[in-house]
This record gives sequence, C-alpha cells and structure tokens, in this order.
Amino acid sequence: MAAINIRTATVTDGILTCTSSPGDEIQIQLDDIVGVVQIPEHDRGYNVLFVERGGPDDVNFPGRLTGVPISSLPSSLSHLMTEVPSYLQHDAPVQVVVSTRSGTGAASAVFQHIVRPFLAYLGLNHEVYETQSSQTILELSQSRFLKHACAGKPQTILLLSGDGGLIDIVDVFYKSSRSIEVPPNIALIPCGTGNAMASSIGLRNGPASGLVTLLRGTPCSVPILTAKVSPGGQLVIDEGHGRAPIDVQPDLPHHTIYGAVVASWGLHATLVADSDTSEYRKFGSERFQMAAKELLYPSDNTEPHRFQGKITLTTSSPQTGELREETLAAQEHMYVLATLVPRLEKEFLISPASEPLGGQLRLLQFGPVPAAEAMRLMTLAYQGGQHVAEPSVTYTEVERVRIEFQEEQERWRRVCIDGKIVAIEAGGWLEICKEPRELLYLIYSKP
Ligand SMILES: Nc1ncnc2c1ncn2[C@@H]1O[C@H](COP(=O)(O)OP(=O)(O)OP(=O)(O)O)[C@@H](O)[C@H]1O
Repeated sequence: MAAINIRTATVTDGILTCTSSPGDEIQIQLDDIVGVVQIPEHDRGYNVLFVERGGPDDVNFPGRLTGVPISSLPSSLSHLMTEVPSYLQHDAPVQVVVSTRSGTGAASAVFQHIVRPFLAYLGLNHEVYETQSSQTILELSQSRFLKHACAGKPQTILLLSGDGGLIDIVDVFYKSSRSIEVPPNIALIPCGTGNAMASSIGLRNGPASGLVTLLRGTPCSVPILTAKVSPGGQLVIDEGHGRAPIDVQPDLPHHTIYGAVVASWGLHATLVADSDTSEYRKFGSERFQMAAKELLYPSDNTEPHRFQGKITLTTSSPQTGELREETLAAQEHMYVLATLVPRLEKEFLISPASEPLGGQLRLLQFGPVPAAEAMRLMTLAYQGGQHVAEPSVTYTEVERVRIEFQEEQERWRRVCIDGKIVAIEAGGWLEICKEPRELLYLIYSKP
C-alpha cells in the first residue's frame, strides 16, 4: 500500500485548510470541491476532490482535478462526503466518450486534466473513446451501447460533449426496433457550445458541476420528443451545401427524428442553420447571437423575414386531460419553438416553467416584430426568462404542434431538431409531440 501524506482539515471563512505540518498547508475554496470520497483500499482517510483553477496560459485549459488526503472531515462539511454511487460500481468499466470537436475543442483537455484523475481517485476502471469523425458516437451507440442495453448489461456512459453526443445516442436507441432490457445511465460533462441539456439539469459550472452530479445523482428517464416530417424532408448537411435522407427506409408516409431538447422553425432554426459552419463555430455560443443579428438586420436593409405557415396546437385540459385542437389565428411568425427543457444555453432560459427532465412539451411563439423588438425579447430570455411575460409572446403547454409551411423558398422552410437541420419540401409539414418510450437515463441531482 503506498504511503499517503494524510492531512488534518479545518474550515474557516469558506476555505478548507489541509495541514500536513506547520507551514505545509493546502487551501481549498469550498465552492471548488467536487466531493469527498473514502481513499480506496485504505482503512481510514478521505480524498477531498477539487478543481484547481489557473494553470497554463491557454484558454482551453479547463483546470485540474486534484485530491488531497485528509484524516477526518470537519462536521460542517459532512454533506460533501459521498459513497461511490451504485451506477459507477458495475462490473463493466465506465465508458467515457470524448467528443473532440465539441464546443471550442476542449473535451480532450477536460478528460486529461479533470475526468481521468477523478476516475483514478475513485479507483474506477474505464474505457475511453475519442471521436474521430461526426459518425463516431453513432457507431459506438450501435456497436456497444445499444448492444449492451439489449443484452441486459447495466452500463454507465460519461459523455464529454455538447448536446450532439446525447442526441446521437437518442437517435440510435429510439430508431432501433430491438428490445432494450436495461437503459444505459448517461452522465454529462458539458464540453459543447450550447450544452442545453446539461444547463437545463443544473450543470452550469463547467465540467466540475458534471462530476458533482456524477457523485450525487440518481438515474432519471430522459424525456424525448418525436418530430414527424412530411415525406420530402431532407437533412441539411455540409454547412448547408449537402442534403441527406432522414431515414434509411424510403416510402414512409413521413420521416421521424427524435430529440431531447428542441424543435423549432423561424428565427431560431434559421440562425442555428446559418451559424453551423466551422467559421462561426470558432466563436463558441456567441455564434448564435452573431447569426441572429445577421437575420434581424439583413444587409440589404430590408425588414426581417415574416415566416408564413399554419400552426395547429393540441393541448390537454389540466382538469380532465381531454385533448383540444386549436389553430393559431396568426399565419405569419418570427419565432416558433417547442421544447422539453428550460435552457438552451447556460443563461438562455427559453422556458422558465419547464422542470428539468419534467417531460412537459411547451410552445413559444411570437409573430413578426421589428428587429429591435425581437432583440429585446431575446435579451429578456437571457435575463431570467422574462420574455414569457410579454403580451406578444405565446407560451403554453402543448401535447402536439403541427406546422404546415406556406413558404416558397427552401431557406425559410428549414427547421431545427436538436441542432439537426431539416429542409421541408414546398407544401410540407412538421409535427412535434412527446415520445412515450423511456429508453435512456440521465444522471441527475436535484438542487
Ligand atoms: N473528430 C471529429 N471529426 C469531425 N466531427 C466531429 C469530431 N468529433 C466530434 N465531431 C462532431 O462535432 C459535433 C460536436 O457537437 P456537440 O453537440 O458535442 O458540440 P457543440 O455543437 O459545440 O455543442 P452543443 O450541441 O451543445 O451546442 C458533432 O456533430 C460531432 O459529431
């Protein structure tokens, strides 16, 4: 057994001081502590795990996870003490997916400096998969995650990515006709641009918040939305230059795309589509606001586009559960978005009434407004979701949304389903509703 320099620990003014001998002290801000765990294979002593900030002068350096061994934990910090949760104690190693192109490309550094040391301190076996292409997570999901789930093998997947990694797993699981015996547990370590799901479940403090949740969470079913697209719909790929079929089987009466976050048309879908280029991606989440400005203030000085289409909502009576259909009077729109989650980015609170993983679909819509007014409404969303109280905004619980597009140009018939862009054919339609199956679990810790 290796000798460990176990320290004594005291807390004063929000700082944990771990002392080995006079003058040999390590001070840790309590906010930086990820958790306190028993030292593996030692009779006594704990490791205080925390993320040390600073380090190399590199914007992509995410900090470093460090463990400081202490003999006993001050009672005021006993709530930080955690057992290794059961979902990390499976016989199978933890499967770590590092999505190398997520966000500004920091996932590999997050793995190296934060996640790998964390797993080592917990004494956990793991397997690492680094993405080599945009297909890697889809392939892994088919060849490993789905296979294990169908064989009844419990598994935990640690996803260092943005929303895209989760969506790829959703896609494979929900499109499979195989029977899933044991849904996998997925833990998110936010490394993407928007990180909508991670932000929505409270992981708003970077990778460290992912590890806190990994230690303290509970597996909860991930609510999924189903987007049915009229038969001529095609995926937009290659930065807008290419088209690909949505389903491999042709001749369906519609195509289906599954999502966990959002389905939209209008300003949101168009700005996601326009900003999905390597040039824009360099700007991180700024890219969405940059693309929004381009759309709201067209370079030919015209007004922003008025999106034409008929929207029909199906709502459920809170008293009786009876379903009711209603067609919106407005046939011109600027913003149309159905979502299952509260946040689309860390500070972009699009649906403040949504509970994390609550599963209620909500619609947000507003009609054509001047560019400055649209900017004001968007800004209110960044200010605690205040936009939903504005009279011009429709914000309501829905069971189903159907959009019938009345646009000549394909550019205005592009919709976004969890970041995937679909071009709907002229005269086509989109229908969004909640998916009843529960095939994936997310590790979630209630605040
Ligand atoms: N090595 C790689 N080569 C090419 N594409 C990759 C590679 N690794 C990941 N990708 C792709 O990069 C994209 C990263 O998406 P992801 O959602 O993880 O990050 P993001 O788009 O920055 O964040 P968010 O979706 O939260 O806004 C995915 O489409 C993924 O398939």
